[in-house]
Amino acid sequence: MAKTLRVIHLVFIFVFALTTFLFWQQGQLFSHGYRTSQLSHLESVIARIESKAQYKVDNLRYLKRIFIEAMDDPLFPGVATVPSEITGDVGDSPLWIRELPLPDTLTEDSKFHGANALQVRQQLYALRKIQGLFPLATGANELTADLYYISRDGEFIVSLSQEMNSLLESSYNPHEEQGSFVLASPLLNPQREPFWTRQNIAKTDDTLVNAAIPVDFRGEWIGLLGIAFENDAVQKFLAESLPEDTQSAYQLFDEQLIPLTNAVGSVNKFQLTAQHLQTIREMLEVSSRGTMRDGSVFITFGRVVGTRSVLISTQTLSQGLHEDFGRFSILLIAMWGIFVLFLWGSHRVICRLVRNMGSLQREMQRHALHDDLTGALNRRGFFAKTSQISPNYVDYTLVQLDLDHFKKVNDVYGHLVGDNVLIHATQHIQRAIRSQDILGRIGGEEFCIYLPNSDLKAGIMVATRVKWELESSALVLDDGRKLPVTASLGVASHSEYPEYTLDQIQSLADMRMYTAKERGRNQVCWQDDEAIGT
Ligand SMILES: Nc1nc2c(ncn2[C@@H]2O[C@H](COP(=O)(O)OP(=O)(O)OP(=O)(O)O)[C@@H](O)[C@H]2O)c(=O)[nH]1
Repeated sequence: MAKTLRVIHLVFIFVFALTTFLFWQQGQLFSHGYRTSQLSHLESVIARIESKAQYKVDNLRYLKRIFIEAMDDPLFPGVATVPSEITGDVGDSPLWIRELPLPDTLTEDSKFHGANALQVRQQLYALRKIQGLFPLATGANELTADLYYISRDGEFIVSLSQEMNSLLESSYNPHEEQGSFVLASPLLNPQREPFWTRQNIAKTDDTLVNAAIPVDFRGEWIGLLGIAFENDAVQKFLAESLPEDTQSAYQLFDEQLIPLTNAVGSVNKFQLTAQHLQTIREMLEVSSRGTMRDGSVFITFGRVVGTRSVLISTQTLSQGLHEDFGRFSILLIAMWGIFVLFLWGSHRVICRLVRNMGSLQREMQRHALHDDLTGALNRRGFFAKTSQISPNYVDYTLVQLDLDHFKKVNDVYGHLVGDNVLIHATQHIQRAIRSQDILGRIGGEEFCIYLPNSDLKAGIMVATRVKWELESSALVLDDGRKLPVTASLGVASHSEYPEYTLDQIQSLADMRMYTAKERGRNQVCWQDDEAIGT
């Protein structure tokens, strides 16, 4: 049965392993699909940001061209006018001009006087001419921005809003390493291409995200045309760029992974740590897109090319479960769970059935080979056992034993006492023989003892010990009376007649047992013509 159970265990383990592998494989496909879908969501948002950003940059290029053409205008009066006169309202869109803190190289005197003054006025004149186009860039579209112009020497700044002027002035630093001025220099920007920067606004945590293009006039770098996006505007635009039913939180960072916006979309409680950002930074060095997982939170990230920023989305498990892949995964796990439960249940039922069958079989076997009353082997059990331990039936001795006057016990004390005498006798015979000897109740009150590897002499010793054991331990009845139990024993050995079969040896022992009866009972007989009582 142990073997059957082992086979059943193995079959179930195999089925469990196989199905778990299949479910796992399906899960891997889902996981891959989920990863791809997260990346494609992120990419669609990135594409939207990039297209808007590109549109703004194209506007910048266009304005730069118009501005240079305006600078070239032959109608430029070339007359020095006081800057304050220009600051007055022009049509519906006043141009706000603000003086910037001068770079070290520029003196107050040179600003609006001397050789420099003419060019300053020329720039201001050209700006006034093209100011009607400024709203083109500030744009009444999703990505609100402010167009500005800063003269190269840092004399003035021009934009359509006083607030923007203040912000730009606060973030203006001609020496900042990643600042607009350094990045616009012909040395660092020989192609004179638009570029993106992020400038800190003094005394605040805010930054200005800038797209700027250097302006060269007649081979000389004269200024910087730029569009500035306030954090709020970028954040609003990011929020509007997300799919309507997004289940992820999105946040825009600069190249150093410093946040440009707060998280928008389906905001969750998960916080990106310095460790996460470091890992993302390393992964971005290898690829422009990527995914990673922290426990049950899935993180997707990608570079927003052109704006020098990085978009990161995070999705918690509970958010993921609201998406198709999450629902499928739950279904898959639930199916696997149900299957495992079913498998476990059927394994238990089958094992229990097999065990029950085994114990039933053992019970039946026990019944078939044992005597119910005394628990000793019955005739069939006795011969089965003897043939099992001595298949060739050599070197053995048999003791045939019959209780004395047993009929009288039944008649006088009743069958119940008679049964008790049988049980009592069995226990005492068992006590007197060796563990390798086999006892069988082969008839009503008749027993046979098989002594393997024993000659006649050993048989006589065992039989005598049995006789003594019985006669020295009477059965105590319920009323306290003692009922003596004795037996007559006949001993026959294979060593006497090696050519005899077991049946023949048993008949011989039986005959000697009857001889013992005839000679007065309660004695052992091992010879055919005489008995020796001990
Ligand atoms: N109580 C009880 N009696 C049994 C059982 N099996 C056989 N007997 C009785 O045992 C008795 C055997 O009697 P006999 O064969 O005449 O032998 P005896 O009375 O022991 O006489 P001797 O063998 O000559 O000493 C019969 O009366 C059977 O009914 C049993 O399982 N329980």
